[in-house]
Amino acid sequence: MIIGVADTTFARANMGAFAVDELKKHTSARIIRVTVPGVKDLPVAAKKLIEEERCDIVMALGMPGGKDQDKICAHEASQGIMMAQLMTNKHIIEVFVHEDEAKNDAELAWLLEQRTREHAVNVVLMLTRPQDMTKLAGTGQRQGFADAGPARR
Ligand SMILES: Cc1nc2c(=O)[nH]c(=O)nc-2n(C[C@H](O)[C@H](O)[C@H](O)CO)c1C
Repeated sequence: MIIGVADTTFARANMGAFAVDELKKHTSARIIRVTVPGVKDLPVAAKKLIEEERCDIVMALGMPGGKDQDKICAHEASQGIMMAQLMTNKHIIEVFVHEDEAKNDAELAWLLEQRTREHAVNVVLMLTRPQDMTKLAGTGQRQGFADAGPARR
């Protein structure tokens, strides 16, 4: 099994390093990492990891900024990532932390790391223990901030 990790230089924390560190805690799968400038470069980076490096699943890590043009970029990048998934029939787990989700730099740094690490665990479950992922169905999981939990009657 091979896991791809694609991250960006635009992000304000080393998301790729967090992902690789967390993946290694949970799996002995081979990990291939690439870094691109920004989120719009992630779709082809992920597609190349799948098609040229034979990755079974890819984490696409990015941080859209807070400006309007950044949000447009993020939407375009998401569409590209979805297209790459459909073209390759492989999951590309999009891990985006919007800069304006956090109230200050300290919270942003924490969120960039926490969301990346929690999605790395999801990736390992999806790849190696999908039945354990199913056990979490409908439990209101969130990555980074607190889980929402199941809705109550
Ligand atoms: C406006 C803009 N905003 C972001 C962003 O919020 N987050 C990000 O990761 N990258 C951004 N970029 C850069 C593009 O994603 C891309 O790297 C360049 O257009 C080069 O292809 C751009 C150009």
